[in-house]
Amino acid sequence: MTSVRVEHLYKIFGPQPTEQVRRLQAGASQKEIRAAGATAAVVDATFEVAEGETFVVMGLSGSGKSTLIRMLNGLLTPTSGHVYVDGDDITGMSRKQLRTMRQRTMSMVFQHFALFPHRTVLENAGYGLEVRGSDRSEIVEKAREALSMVGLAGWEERYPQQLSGGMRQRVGLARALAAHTDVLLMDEAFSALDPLIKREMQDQLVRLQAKLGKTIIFITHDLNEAMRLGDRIAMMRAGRIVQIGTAEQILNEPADDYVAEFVQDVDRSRVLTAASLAEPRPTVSAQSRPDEALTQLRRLDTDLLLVTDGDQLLLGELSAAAAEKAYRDGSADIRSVLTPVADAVDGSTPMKDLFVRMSSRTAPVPVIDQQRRLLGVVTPAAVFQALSREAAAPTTEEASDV
Ligand SMILES: Nc1ncnc2c1ncn2[C@@H]1O[C@H](COP(=O)(O)OP(=O)(O)OP(=O)(O)O)[C@@H](O)[C@H]1O
Repeated sequence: MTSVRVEHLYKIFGPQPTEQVRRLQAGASQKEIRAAGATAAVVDATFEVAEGETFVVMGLSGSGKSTLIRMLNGLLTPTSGHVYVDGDDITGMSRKQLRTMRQRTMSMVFQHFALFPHRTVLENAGYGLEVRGSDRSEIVEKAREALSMVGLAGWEERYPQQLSGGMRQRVGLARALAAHTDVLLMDEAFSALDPLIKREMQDQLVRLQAKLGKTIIFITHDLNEAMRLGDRIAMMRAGRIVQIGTAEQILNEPADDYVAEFVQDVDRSRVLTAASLAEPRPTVSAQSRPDEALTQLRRLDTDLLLVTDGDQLLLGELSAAAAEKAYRDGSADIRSVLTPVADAVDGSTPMKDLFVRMSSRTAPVPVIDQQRRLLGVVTPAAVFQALSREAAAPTTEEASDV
């Protein structure tokens, strides 16, 4: 798999670009650069995208997102700085090397699909493989496989104009997937779609990504989309990256007023997760003797305790009756009397989904991470409270009326 690293990257359009970089480094403002007739589209961008990560670059129109992504695959040459793909500096590569790198390592999905109208869906999906020189049977096999992954099996012989906008974008995605590159660059890939289809595509991408584990760099100006898709989000403003963080960090600790203003409209219930609502709870160790466990149950005045091993792995639940049985049986520890926890929730579960699960419950639910380590418990009351806080929060328009 492949990671992407960017170091002090600049792109200046207009006269004397290198001189403008030097001036920016010496503290010149965007305004001063503009006065010299140049545009500083990307200014000192530094970040690393890990293998298998979905990294979203987010910013308003003109903030430099497209320029940045085009430097990542060598479609644009940086004025200064470096882009490393899998450790190789692509800024020194020839056009031919860059073309090979794009074909083998990085696929791009565009906003306006970029499909060929006179090619069938299958031929469009196989295009990347065709330019790479793959043989016909491999092209057909991989294109079919990718089309089926995006839900377009059966549409292979149609033409783009016979498809809806959402389906065309699925073909664009299938073309990128068929090329089997480790990195996917997606430039406003879902922005032209209507909201419902856009949501469907986002969900599909999240599902596919869970299976494929690609390194995805996704550009958007839609913060809800950024929050839904990104493991991390880079916020861009006037060419600079002003903050990089998880959705929760961006939301809860905005780096400046610009980010704070941006996030005030976001649908927090999509972003707040079970992990952020988890409250600590006392547990009992699976190695405890039955009498120790009984003492702990009595001390905490409860009939039920969660049981973990030394690494906080959630192993099960222990009831008072089960602890008494283990005590009577003379068991060395409580392991033989544990009952499995059927309904633990994953820490990444968004609050809205949690609300649906919790609405029929009164008891707290354990929250676990991907390794099944216990993060705490979430109570129905905490979910309802968090949701009602959301409902009470004013929208930007309401706030600016006050
Ligand atoms: N080829 C070019 N020549 C001159 N200026 C350019 C060129 N390409 C982009 N720019 C300028 O660079 C800045 C960043 O543009 P860019 O397209 O990267 O922003 P963006 O965030 O992707 O915006 P959008 O979402 O509207 O595409 C803008 O001021 C733009 O006008």
